[in-house]
Amino acid sequence: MASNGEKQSAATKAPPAPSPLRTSKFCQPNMRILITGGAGFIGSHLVDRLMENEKNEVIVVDNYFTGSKDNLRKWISHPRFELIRHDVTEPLLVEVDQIYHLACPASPIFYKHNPVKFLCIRFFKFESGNGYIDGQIIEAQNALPMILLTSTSEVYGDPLIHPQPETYWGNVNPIGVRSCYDEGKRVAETLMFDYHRQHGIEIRVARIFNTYGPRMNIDDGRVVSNFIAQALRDEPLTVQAPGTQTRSFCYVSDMVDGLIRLMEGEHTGPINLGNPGEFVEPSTPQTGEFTMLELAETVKELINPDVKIVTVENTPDDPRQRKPDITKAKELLGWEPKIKLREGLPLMEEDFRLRLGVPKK
Ligand SMILES: NC(=O)c1ccc[n+]([C@@H]2O[C@H](COP(=O)([O-])OP(=O)(O)OC[C@H]3O[C@@H](n4cnc5c(N)ncnc54)[C@H](O)[C@@H]3O)[C@@H](O)[C@H]2O)c1
Ligand SMILES: O=C(O)[C@H]1O[C@H](OP(=O)(O)OP(=O)(O)OC[C@H]2O[C@@H](n3ccc(=O)[nH]c3=O)[C@H](O)[C@@H]2O)[C@H](O)[C@@H](O)[C@@H]1O
Repeated sequence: MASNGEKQSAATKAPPAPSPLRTSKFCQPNMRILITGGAGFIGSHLVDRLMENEKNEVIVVDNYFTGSKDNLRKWISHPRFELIRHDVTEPLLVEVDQIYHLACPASPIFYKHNPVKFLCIRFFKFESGNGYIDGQIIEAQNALPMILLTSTSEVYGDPLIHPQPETYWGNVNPIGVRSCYDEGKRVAETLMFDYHRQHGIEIRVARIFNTYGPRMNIDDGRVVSNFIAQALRDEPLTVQAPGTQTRSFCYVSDMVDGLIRLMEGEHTGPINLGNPGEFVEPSTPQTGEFTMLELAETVKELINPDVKIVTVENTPDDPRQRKPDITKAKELLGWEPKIKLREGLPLMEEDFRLRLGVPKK
């Protein structure tokens, strides 16, 4: 086991020097992209999209706490792809051009499991990254990697402004059971902007609103995966009380498109990425913001009309309403989601049926 001294020196050691071939006259260097948490739900879809570009080399770092190698099966042993089992709370020296930082347990049932460690993941990662982007390495390298943080709509807490624009500072309980997630991401945002101001690091901050799609963990605990798995297993859909709380759901391919546009664009953010449903014609009753009861009814109608809906106890500090204001993403990134909930749910159903071994009747 490495001693504290060894860990310290690993954290402050320079990453390997770039190969001289990268700057040679005849070499067209690839973009080398690191994705932390790339074996997870959003991360693995991001890998798929980035690997489509033959100029990209993708490195994934993941400790498989909630992610799985299975999500990256098709890329293992591809010459432009590398997978490293590693916990991001420990230092890692790599030479890359861009970092998408997704590593972090995202579902409440997982982050409430070990809140102290998980609070640390969200901000100590930057401290361990300190040796990587600070001090002599700034001197040593011309181009520092650009870092994109996947923050969250949870920074708005239980919002008192609706829908939520990026200018809203939020309403977060600092000592509650969700605080390790909400406050951790808020501190992570603070550190990103302090690194930017103090060290000139190029940063991007995405505030992601509830995203769903294939490859979510079947027993993830989040609402869309819970309802689809329950509907397929003929188990009652568990609506947590009161059921009138709202969320806006974004399909994962739209989210990945937004993340890449943010990274490639010129704006640090924070920028909301989510699906307020504004593309829906005014005559359609669907708005893009759903109560959990409405979501349960939609899943029941589309997947299993015989399934029961039950109300169960909720956990403290559950936000009562949430819907993104995406004016900034539209104007600055030319981004808006395309997939409606009723189109996305069947795509996720198909994936869950395959994984649960429940064929369509
Ligand atoms: N899905 C959403 O609705 C949503 C909303 C807002 C923000 N986000 C953020 O997006 C990111 C990805 O979320 P997701 O839904 O894909 O979750 P996920 O749980 O599927 O993915 C997280 C990945 O990070 C890995 N990981 C966790 N701790 C790690 C550690 N210490 N070292 C290395 N790897 C570690 C996990 O194994 C997993 O592969 C997270 O940062 C999450 O907070 C997600
Ligand atoms: O989008 C976000 O910013 C955040 O969204 C989620 O947090 P949350 O909105 O609480 O997501 P869920 O756990 O899916 O819960 C959504 C709603 O569904 C309800 N729910 C959940 C599970 C369930 O079985 N039934 C049910 O009614 C919850 O009470 C809550 O009101 C994710 O857990 C975070 O990773 C993410 O950062």
